[in-house]
Amino acid sequence: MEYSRTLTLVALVFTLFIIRRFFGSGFSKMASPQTVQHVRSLIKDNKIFVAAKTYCPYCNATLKLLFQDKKLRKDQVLLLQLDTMKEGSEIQEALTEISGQRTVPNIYILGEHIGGNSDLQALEASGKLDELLEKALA
Ligand SMILES: N[C@@H](CCC(=O)N[C@@H](CS)C(=O)NCC(=O)O)C(=O)O
Repeated sequence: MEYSRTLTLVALVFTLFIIRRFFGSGFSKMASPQTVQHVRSLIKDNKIFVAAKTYCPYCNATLKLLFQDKKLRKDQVLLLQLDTMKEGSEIQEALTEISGQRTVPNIYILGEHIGGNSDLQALEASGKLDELLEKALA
């Protein structure tokens, strides 16, 4: 009797662990259609769009490339620091729905999804970033 009660308890704790491990923080609520539409408009209406988080090293590498190396001005880029915004996580959900990419930075140039920092750096290494930025800022 004692044994089976212990076994039930262990099974319960294990089940809770599995639920938490696989669904706990991974559960993401869908963004509302209005937010998805709003984010689509931001991407369309801004030649360079970057969603980032202030503590993210990949984001900081992207911002360094754009603002320091490429000398873009702040007003030439729509930069959303999602962790400083009340609606930041919903915007991140919307971006995931739109681009299939959950991580930040999430970069668009002229409405085209570039990807994350590694994709932007690869574009720079291939010599194609300057051309794209020139087109965007023309
Ligand atoms: N390979 C990606 C790595 C990006 C990445 O891992 N970003 C982290 C933050 S530093 C992230 O988005 N984590 C999930 C989250 O913050 O929701 C890139 O080059 O952009």
